[in-house]
Amino acid sequence: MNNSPSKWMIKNGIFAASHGGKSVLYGHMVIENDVITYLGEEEPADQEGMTIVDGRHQFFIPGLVNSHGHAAMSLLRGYGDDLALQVWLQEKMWPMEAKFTSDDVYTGTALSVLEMLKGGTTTFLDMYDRSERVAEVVEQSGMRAVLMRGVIGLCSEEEQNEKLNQAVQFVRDWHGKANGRITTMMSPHAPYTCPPAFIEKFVQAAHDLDVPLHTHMSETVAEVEQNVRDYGLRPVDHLEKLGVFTRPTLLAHAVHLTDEEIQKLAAHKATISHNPGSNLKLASGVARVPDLLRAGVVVSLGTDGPASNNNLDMFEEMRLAALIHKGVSGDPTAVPALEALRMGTEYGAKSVFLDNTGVFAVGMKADITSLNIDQPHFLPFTDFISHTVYSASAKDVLHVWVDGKQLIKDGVSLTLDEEKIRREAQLAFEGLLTR
Ligand SMILES: CSC[C@H]1O[C@@H](n2cnc3c(O)ncnc32)[C@H](O)[C@@H]1O
Ligand SMILES: [Zn+2]
Repeated sequence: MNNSPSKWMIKNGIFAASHGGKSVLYGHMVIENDVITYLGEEEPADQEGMTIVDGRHQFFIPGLVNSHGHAAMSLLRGYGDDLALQVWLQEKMWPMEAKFTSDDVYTGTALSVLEMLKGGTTTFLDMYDRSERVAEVVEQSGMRAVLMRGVIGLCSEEEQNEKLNQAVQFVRDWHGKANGRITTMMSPHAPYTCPPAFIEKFVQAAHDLDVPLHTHMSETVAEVEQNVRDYGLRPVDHLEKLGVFTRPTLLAHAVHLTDEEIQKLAAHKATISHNPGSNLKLASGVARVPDLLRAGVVVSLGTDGPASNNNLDMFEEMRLAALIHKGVSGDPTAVPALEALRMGTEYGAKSVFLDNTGVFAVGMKADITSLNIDQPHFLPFTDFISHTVYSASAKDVLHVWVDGKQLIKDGVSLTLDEEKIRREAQLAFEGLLTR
């Protein structure tokens, strides 16, 4: 990554930003080094050394935040479709993941980071094994990320402790690295893969390291029923009993919740990564997003891994979030377009406990995605928030900046070698088949 100081002015753009009661602003943005220093209608004077971007024909949104995923699983895209979660995990994913080398994790993650950046995502959360290789890709690409060594505890106590130590060491080694673009969490994979005493160790470690917790929870009916059978409690009460909510906690999925559980999550200020595409594909169900939002829970959007989605297009997740909750509730206002965009940006940042990205405002990190609106599906120029959620896709992304550095220019990556990544990903998959 080139870390030289920089100044940018985006002139004559249309920006997604609350302004005088409107949700868009026609104007100009100045970026100095890693932060936004001006956003307004009045055009500032050019300054020496400033790079000027002609913002006409573009709609600028805060960079998208993908709040839950497993990037390296891009190597398993299309391998094991049309299966329910437990069959998919146990019969398809876990046997293949057991063969992953550290280089496979690097290659699969690079493929996903490339896809995410080209699709306008500027921050992603990743739960995976060998997370130091994930961090390497993040450092090289310039992307922002919330990383963790995800741990499955279905093994001996000795192995559990070894994995826990790796997770702790990862936080110690990487929290705040890459110019602050990397933050970390502690992550037991799920209540059905981590015994209670093991989860308690994660809670203690998260306290000691002062980082949040992240886990899968209540993704399927079967797993909730199993939790009740094994521990006599539904997952929210179970995790509460283990002390999980004494830390800031992000829960992936949270599809099957009772009214009481929703109130409890709101009281604990737990946040939720809603993964509509993955939940639909694995037939897991539809999360109670309108009820969660009404209760004051921060709900963001995630793709989950590329093998259960099967892409990393956050525009698709925003659109799905806006559409499916209308469909199941019969209420066309269940998740309006602006709320879906906020779930993909502002709430995304909040849900992963970042307070410096997700909205356009002076002092915030310059994480910016521009859309080429000179295309048929953006006309007429009625409502750009609506067009972003209901009409746009990753293919419309023109430029992307993260931390004030341009990473995508005219749809092309400036930091990653796309051809090499594509070639190596195919070879890595073929290698997995022969091992
Ligand atoms: C311990 S690394 C992460 C682990 O999570 C698995 N995974 C991928 N998608 C899901 C999902 O939707 N629910 C639960 N677990 C999932 C992945 O295969 C990795 O082993
Ligand atoms: Zn997941």
